[in-house]
Amino acid sequence: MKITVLNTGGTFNKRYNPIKGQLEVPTDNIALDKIVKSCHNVQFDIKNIVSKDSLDFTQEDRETILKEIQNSTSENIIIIHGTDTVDLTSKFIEDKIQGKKIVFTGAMVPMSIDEVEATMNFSQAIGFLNAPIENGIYLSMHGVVVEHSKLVKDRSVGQFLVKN
Ligand SMILES: NC(=O)C[C@H](N)C(=O)O
Repeated sequence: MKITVLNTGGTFNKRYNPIKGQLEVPTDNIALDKIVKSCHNVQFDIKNIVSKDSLDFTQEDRETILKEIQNSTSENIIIIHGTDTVDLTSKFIEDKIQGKKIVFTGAMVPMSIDEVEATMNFSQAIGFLNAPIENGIYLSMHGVVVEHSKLVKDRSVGQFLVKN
């Protein structure tokens, strides 16, 4: 199976900068490369298109993501995105894309600090794309992959939960 991965930053990718004394979104794919190295039956095409905390996203950043999806020849796309505004980006592209399976994912804890959550969220997106699912826009977080608008970030528990 072939999967295009569009990396747009967020906590998933963050690393500690000891000089500045803070976590930053790097412009590389080190976090992702670490995960995909252990997936031998999937061919990944990874593109780093935006490197930001999603709270800093502009309309232009969302247009960049949309254009990448529209120009991609791949049917299967995973988008690494910050969790704070993944709902806004998925809603923005929702009516503009057809004929593709797109799974957004991210993490609450950086891969550089604890690999478990980021690896699980990303891996379940791969497993989901490998199943006979319908085209659409989905979100993969915390043990669940569903249609994107059905999974919401509950800030009181620091986790994504399925909407009732
Ligand atoms: N967990 C995260 O990704 C939160 C981060 N502020 C972001 O939206 O990029």
